[in-house]
Amino acid sequence: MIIATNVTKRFGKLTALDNVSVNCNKGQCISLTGPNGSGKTTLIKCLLGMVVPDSGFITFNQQNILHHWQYRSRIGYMPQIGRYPENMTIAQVLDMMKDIRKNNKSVLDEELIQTFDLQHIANKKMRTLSGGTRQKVSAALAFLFNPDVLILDEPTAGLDPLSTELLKDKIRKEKQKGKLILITSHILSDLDDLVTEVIYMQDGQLRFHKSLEQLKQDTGQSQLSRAIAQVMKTN
Ligand SMILES: Nc1ncnc2c1ncn2[C@@H]1O[C@H](COP(=O)(O)OP(=O)(O)OP(=O)(O)O)[C@@H](O)[C@H]1O
Repeated sequence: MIIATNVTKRFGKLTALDNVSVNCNKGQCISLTGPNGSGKTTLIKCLLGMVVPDSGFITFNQQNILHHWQYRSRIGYMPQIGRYPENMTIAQVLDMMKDIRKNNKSVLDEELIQTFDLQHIANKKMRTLSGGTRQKVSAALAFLFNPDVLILDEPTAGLDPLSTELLKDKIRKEKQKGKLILITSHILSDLDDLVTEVIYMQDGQLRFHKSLEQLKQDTGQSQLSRAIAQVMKTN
């Protein structure tokens, strides 16, 4: 579905992505993990077309994404920090996004708006929201247009335990529909019962892409967080 081939991205002298190749397919829920500064967000931004690689290429359903922006409407993106017009209310932000995407024929998925009860605070201005509520708006927007692919950057950061479980239930449901889900998170305990695959990055390089089961076998650990901690210790 999304294939990156030999992607390299430099920022000045720093090589943020060093010849990275990954293959992500329908129905997978992938944890993109690695130490701070290892290139995870840069890779996500390349997949979204927000950062253009210096070399290598990325395809979405066999089509090179360069200069073909249509594929973006098939991806729901939840950024690490959602930035919105601060004087707008939640309702206005949701309406604005629906208006921008009105040519998108997909049926709206407003489940998370209801699950997080955003209707009751729809008249609150974005600048007045708590960090967790802002996360809920970002999550609701990522799922709103019923995309085939969800890219979620630290989705549970700032969410209370109940909201975390509700978001995980929603992710699980969409995965079961055959969607591709890519999650970067340092809160790996949140992902244990969710992910099927793990991509591990270090120093801009892809160190491995394997199934969660394989990773557990290789490390002798039964939890994702412990398995990754072990990988980080030995690298
Ligand atoms: N626009 C930019 N200009 C210069 N350097 C950048 C830019 N974006 C990222 N970098 C650098 O590229 C490297 C990889 O950054 P990236 O944000 O992809 O890491 P990450 O794995 O997502 O980190 P974290 O876990 O802390 O979120 C870092 O050294 C970062 O400082």
